[in-house]
Order: sequence, then C-alpha cells, then structure tokens
Amino acid sequence: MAIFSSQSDSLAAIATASLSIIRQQLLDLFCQSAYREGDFVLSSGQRSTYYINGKQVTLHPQGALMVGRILLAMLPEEAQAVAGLTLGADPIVMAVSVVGAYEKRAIAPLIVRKEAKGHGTQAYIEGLTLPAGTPVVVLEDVVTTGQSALKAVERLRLAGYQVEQVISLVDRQQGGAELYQEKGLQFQAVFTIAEIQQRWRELS
Ligand SMILES: O=P(O)(O)OC[C@H]1O[C@H](OP(=O)(O)OP(=O)(O)O)[C@H](O)[C@@H]1O
Ligand SMILES: O=C(O)c1cc(=O)[nH]c(=O)[nH]1
Repeated sequence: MAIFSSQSDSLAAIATASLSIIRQQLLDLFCQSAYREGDFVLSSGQRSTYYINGKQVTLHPQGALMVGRILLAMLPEEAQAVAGLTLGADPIVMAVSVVGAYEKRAIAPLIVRKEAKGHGTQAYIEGLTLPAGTPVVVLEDVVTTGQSALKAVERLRLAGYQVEQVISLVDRQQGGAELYQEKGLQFQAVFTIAEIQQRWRELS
C-alpha cells in the first residue's frame, strides 16, 4: 500500500469502503508490513520462527483507520469503552474511539499499564474514570498465550468494570482461545495466523 502517493484518496476510500473490502486490505497490510520470519523470542519466553509486529499496522495512517472501522463494527451494542494492555493496544483503542466519534458512537479509550505508575497518581488504568459496571471490551493486536489481554481484563475488573470479551487483530492459535474459554471470556480475532501465513505466501 503506497502511503505517500494519493494518500488522501486512499484514506477517503477506506473511510467509505465496505468492511469486507477493508478486511482484505488490512490482511494484505499485515502481510506486507507486519509479518516476518526469523528467530524471535516472544513475551511468554517461547521462541518462534515468525513474528507479527502489529505496530506497523496500528501506527500506519490507513492501517489505523481500517483497524478502527473493523473493530468498532465488532463491538457489542452495549460496549461503552475499549481497553488494552499497553503498548500494543494503545493505538488500537484510540483508533476505535476516534472512528466511533465520527460514527456518532461514544466509545471511551482506556490504557492499562503493565505496572502501576510509580509516582503521581499511582494508576494502573489511564483514561476517563467510568461508572462501576461500565461494559468494557478488551482489545489486543496479537494473542499468543492470551496472558497479556487477560492481565488487562483482571485489572479492569478490579477497577469495577464489566469485562466479558476480548477481541484481537491476530490470533496466533497458541493457546489464547483456550485460555479465554476456560476463563469464561468471549474471544474473537479478525485474522488467524493461518490466514495471514497463507496470504503472505500468495504475495511472496
Ligand atoms: O498473548 P501473549 O502471550 O500475552 O502475547 C501477546 C502480547 O505480546 C505483545 O506484547 P509485548 O509483550 O511484546 O509488549 P508491547 O505491546 O509493549 O510491545 C502483544 O502486543 C501482546 O500484548
Ligand atoms: O507472543 C508475543 O509476544 C508476540 C507474538 C507476535 O507475533 N507479535 C507480538 O507482538 N508479540
């Protein structure tokens, strides 16, 4: 995807294209910009022969818009906020909130710290303080073991929010779905790793 030629045309097209078309474009962007093969250590400590750098998509002008539109459409009607563990989820929650505002849907973005802020507010959660029981959906760029997003769920619940669902851009199919099922959480992913790898091979 050329980002500097006819950028405004491309953004306008993404703003109005059908969700199925932008899903296909987002898949191609993941393959072209985020997917790499090699020797990687994951946050769980496991090794992997491939890696998805989700920030190449979520911090991309067109990528962020596509992510915002697709995830907003996947939120249940009652969702009033989206949250995720910093850093991967930060641009995602903002994209969904901003696209929501353009669609006249108020979705508050929340950022969950990995550790409490060590000074000042001492906060774990950044963003508006919402009423207890507010329905919040946890968003994630990549789910491997599922532990990172689960940490966000637990932290949000401790703060009094109602969290029943995790949505990820990519499911690496390495135990996350099973973990969430065990914990009684609904889980959806926009893409599985199998779909990304198949498309990556087609484009290579
Ligand atoms: O499902 P899991 O096994 O928990 O792995 C997935 C997590 O790993 C990545 O974050 P990372 O720990 O690399 O941190 P970052 O977002 O701060 O870069 C990714 O953004 C997920 O949050
Ligand atoms: O498990 C991880 O840490 C992980 C895998 C991956 O493909 N991408 C990522 O950002 N994190």
